[in-house]
Amino acid sequence: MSGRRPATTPTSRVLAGCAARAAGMVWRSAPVHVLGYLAVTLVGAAAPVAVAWLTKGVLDGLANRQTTVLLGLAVTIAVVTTAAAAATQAAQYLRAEVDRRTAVHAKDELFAAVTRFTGLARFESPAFLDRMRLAQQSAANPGRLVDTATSAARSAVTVAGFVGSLVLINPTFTVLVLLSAVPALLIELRLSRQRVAMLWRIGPAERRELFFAHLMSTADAAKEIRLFDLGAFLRLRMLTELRAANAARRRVDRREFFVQASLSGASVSVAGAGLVWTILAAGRGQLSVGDVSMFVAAVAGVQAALNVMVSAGVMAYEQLLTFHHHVTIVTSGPDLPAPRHHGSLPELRRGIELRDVWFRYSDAHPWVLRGVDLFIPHGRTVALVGRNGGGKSTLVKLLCRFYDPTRGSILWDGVDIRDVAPETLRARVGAAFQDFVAYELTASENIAVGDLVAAEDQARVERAAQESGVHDTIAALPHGYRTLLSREFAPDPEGEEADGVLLSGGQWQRVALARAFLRRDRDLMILDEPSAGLDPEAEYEVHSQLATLRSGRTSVVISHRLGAVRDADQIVVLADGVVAEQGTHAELLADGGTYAQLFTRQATGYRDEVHSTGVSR
Ligand SMILES: Nc1ncnc2c1ncn2[C@@H]1O[C@H](COP(=O)(O)OP(=O)(O)OP(=O)(O)O)[C@@H](O)[C@H]1O
Repeated sequence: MSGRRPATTPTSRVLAGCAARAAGMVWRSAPVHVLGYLAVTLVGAAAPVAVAWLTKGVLDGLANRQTTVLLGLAVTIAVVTTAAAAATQAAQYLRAEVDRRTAVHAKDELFAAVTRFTGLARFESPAFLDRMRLAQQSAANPGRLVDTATSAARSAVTVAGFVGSLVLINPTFTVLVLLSAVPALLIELRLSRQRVAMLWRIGPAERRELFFAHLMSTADAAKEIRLFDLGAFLRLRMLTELRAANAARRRVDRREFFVQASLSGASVSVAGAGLVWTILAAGRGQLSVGDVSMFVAAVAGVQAALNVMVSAGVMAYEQLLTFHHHVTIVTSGPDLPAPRHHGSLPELRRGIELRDVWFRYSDAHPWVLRGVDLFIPHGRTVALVGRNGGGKSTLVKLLCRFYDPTRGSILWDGVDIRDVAPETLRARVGAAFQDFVAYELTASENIAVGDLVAAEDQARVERAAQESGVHDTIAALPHGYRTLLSREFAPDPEGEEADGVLLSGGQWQRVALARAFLRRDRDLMILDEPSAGLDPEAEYEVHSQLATLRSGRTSVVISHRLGAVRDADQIVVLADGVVAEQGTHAELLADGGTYAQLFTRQATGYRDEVHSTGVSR
């Protein structure tokens, strides 16, 4: 799956594959309901034909004064009509149930595929995100396809039933009515392709509209929107996107309106011509009253059923075109090249080596790393420092294999990390990221996500919370560890839990650190700005805890607070995509390079402050 936006329509072979996949999914999800639905649909399809024949019998019976058969025919009409009505209700329920069960299956399949993507690049591709949105919208399509196919089959039964009657009355006219459906089908299929292409084109505008709507309706951006008075600006941006999408929809709708009005006109003309012929034939005594009634019912029935068949064909085509996005995602290959052999990764003994690592996020992006050579020795702490945008976070993302180096390699005790499955590598890594996630889950779960297996033991969760200094905060929450850390979702109103709670930035940071403490036994610990949001006292405490956590373990720490990493075994300055300086704190200070400059500037800032406020005296 490339990052570009391919606009080509899938071939009929590909669509046939999608149809087979959809059928398989429906059958696996709700076999009994599908069979029931088909049965009641058949009853519904046969009913109009049966009623038309019975009505002809009644009219002919009346005309020929055969009153004895009339009662039986009337009762049969009542029974058939009642059965048809019951079948309609049952079909509605069964269809909804097929949709629901299949949608669960489709969503499961889609998100299983998405969570199998081991890298990050796809999630940064607008084309993938557009495809993902359409794939999610198509979750109910396999179920709907059954509905569409059965409504086509049901109409086919109706057509077959009426065609038999029509042929007896006027064979030429029958052929004319049937042929008139062919151009209609071709024209509608073309319109349908245009509609799906339009939906793909407006995908970016629709996602932007959703983005602006989301910004204005959630707590995350509420502060800035109010303080900067951004409401009107964002509303305008949202409406601009909505209007652009609407304009594209309108163009297609108008085209459809004109085409469909012309098709309806053509079909009315055909029916009108038939009616004139019937009336003339009846006047000449060639047709009975019952024949006229049958002819009128049959023409209307065939035309209506053909219309339904054409619409069903078009709808199925459209549903398959959208479902194709689902199939593309679930059948796409791995986003990172699969390892050549699925070996286990040995426990780290010597260290991790970055050998001439070059990296850029895509061919269109500038180089972030330009030949980094670095050795992270086992059991040591390496601190990455440098100016904003220097590539520190990028480097640790490569260590976790969220991306592969564009050139060069990363070796874990000599094993290229591309040669092992990403999950094997990641099982050996613990991390607290700068942009950690605040899950709308309970406090306990928010720590447990660091290691769901270890967290089955609640004592371990609480120990991790103690080590990161957030235990007392959590214990004081209305429901302790079971408190929901969210104001967006209400806990079960019937349950015992009260409102969710919001934590402060620093408290959240400690929760994120607790996740890392839960993974304490991993070979490599990555800490990206672990103390950025902490108050000085907390920072001191957390750093002492981290020092304990790291002791004897291999760790990579990123921090702009140089005082916090001065004890690291190695300090590495990244600048312009390369290792510009490397050494201990004392060595780098003595060198008088970038590190010395940055450190002295920070230290001077603090010292000046202390002197000017007279704290030191
Ligand atoms: N997902 C991405 N796609 C494209 N470019 C990116 C992506 N992430 C980062 N970059 C770019 O890569 C460069 C390095 O970013 P990175 O986050 O690694 O720097 P950093 O040294 O960690 O910065 P900071 O100190 O500000 O956290 C930046 O120019 C940034 O714009």
